[in-house]
Amino acid sequence: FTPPSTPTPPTTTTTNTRTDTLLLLHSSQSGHEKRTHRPSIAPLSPHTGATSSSGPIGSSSGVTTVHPFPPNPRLPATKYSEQILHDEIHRLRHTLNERNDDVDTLVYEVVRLREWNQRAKIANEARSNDLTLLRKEAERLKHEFETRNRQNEDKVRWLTERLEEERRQCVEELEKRERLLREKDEMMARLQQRQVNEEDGVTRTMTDMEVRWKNDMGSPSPEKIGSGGRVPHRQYRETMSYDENKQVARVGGAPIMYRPPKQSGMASEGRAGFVERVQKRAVDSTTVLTDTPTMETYAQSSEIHAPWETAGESTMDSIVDQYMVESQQSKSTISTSDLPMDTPARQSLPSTFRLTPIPGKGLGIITTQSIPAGQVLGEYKGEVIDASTKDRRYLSSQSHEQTPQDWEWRQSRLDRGQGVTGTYLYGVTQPNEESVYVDAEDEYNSLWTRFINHASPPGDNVDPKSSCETWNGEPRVWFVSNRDIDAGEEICFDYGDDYWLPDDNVV
Ligand SMILES: C[S@@+](CC[C@H](N)C(=O)[O-])C[C@H]1O[C@@H](n2cnc3c(N)ncnc32)[C@H](O)[C@@H]1O
Repeated sequence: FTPPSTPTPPTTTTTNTRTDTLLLLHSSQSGHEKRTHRPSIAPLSPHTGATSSSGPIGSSSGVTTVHPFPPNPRLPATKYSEQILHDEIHRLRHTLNERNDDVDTLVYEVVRLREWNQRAKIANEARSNDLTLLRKEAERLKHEFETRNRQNEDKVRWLTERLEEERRQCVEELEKRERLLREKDEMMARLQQRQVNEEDGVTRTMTDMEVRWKNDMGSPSPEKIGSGGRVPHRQYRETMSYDENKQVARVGGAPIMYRPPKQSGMASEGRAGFVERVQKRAVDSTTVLTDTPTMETYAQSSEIHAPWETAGESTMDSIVDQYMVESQQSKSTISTSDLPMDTPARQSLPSTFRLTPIPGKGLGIITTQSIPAGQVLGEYKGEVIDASTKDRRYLSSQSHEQTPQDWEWRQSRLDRGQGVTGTYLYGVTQPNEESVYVDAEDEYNSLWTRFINHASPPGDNVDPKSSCETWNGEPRVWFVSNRDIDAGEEICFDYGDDYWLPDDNVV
């Protein structure tokens, strides 16, 4: 008889793995408890056959009953065999119990594994669902990201364009401001030119010409100024018709009568020459003086507005344009001296004076400040010409003597819209008894004093004074207040009787 070998516990690698797994499961559900419920197989008693309440007789765990050999001599052989059988049965029962235990354990573990598997499956499914959701979410986020990215790119492009536009506008604005600042500087320079002449006590312009004079000659003072001057001499007016009987020529309704020359030394052509001149006067004369200016707006236009003060609306150009339109609408004859050009003569006007239309006189000068007596207001300046030049230029009877230069001179006047009337001449007798004339008709070669009108005493408020001192051989003529002048008064001096013709409408 070969005793059965001790049952091998399920300790294969797989089993071990399972055991490891089971150990984990034991932690959550005790295998020991299960075992306690497992029905055990009780061993039979060797003698009575009753189940033994004690532990197993023989076991694979090494508690094998050792039978003495030779058997107990005191027992008969049958008894001995019976005893052995009992022991064997007992041992087998024990072994069976153990195997049952193992089977139970295995069953239990299988159940555990199934449960675990089930759970793992559920978890897997859940994870798979999660994964699907995550994938969808990732897809959504990716899509959203791409959309936003596109939107952002559009936004960045838009902002870049806006930025570029803003930058361009800023540059333009800066250039505009710089231009305005330049214009402002120019304007300031002009205004500075109109600063108060402290030395004379009267605000007036120091033009380049005056500065030149001042530097060369020193400032004029009433003491230095003599009284040998003569008022401007009217030489002739452009005429359109001549009334032989009345010996009156007419220009736009204004009569001009020939006056024989007086002892003043004024250039004269004589009656015959006058008649001849009037009859032959070319009708193509473009320069006609009218004493009734129609430009109501000129008062404003004579002021120079800085563009930054008037939002660019009242610049000299727009004023000129406006006035030209108004003049054309009124269909009136425009005197060239009424044109609101920004000429040096008009620019030289001091800020304390206004150049404005005076009824019946054309343009005139109004003071905005009171001026005490004895003050030098300004200088009468212009082209200084000798008597023969004056005659050639302004007397048509002398036209046969006119040189090409005289015609160029005349054309230049007309091209620049300047008059050729000869009504702005101021004669000065020099120490050698010869007369020279200051011709202030050309606004590009004169000062604001050319606009001073005539008033007979006591209506006049300034006297012309001329000095024998000369600068480069040229005379100096100044206006000095002969009484206190109120603000708002027109500045006038007495032209003298020689100036006017009998039918002149002297206001
Ligand atoms: C030296 S300019 C004076 C400025 C001129 N009013 C102008 O607008 O240019 C002289 C001319 O002005 C006008 N004038 C000056 N005083 C006047 C007066 N009291 N009455 C009428 N006309 C006058 C005459 O046409 C005269 O020939």
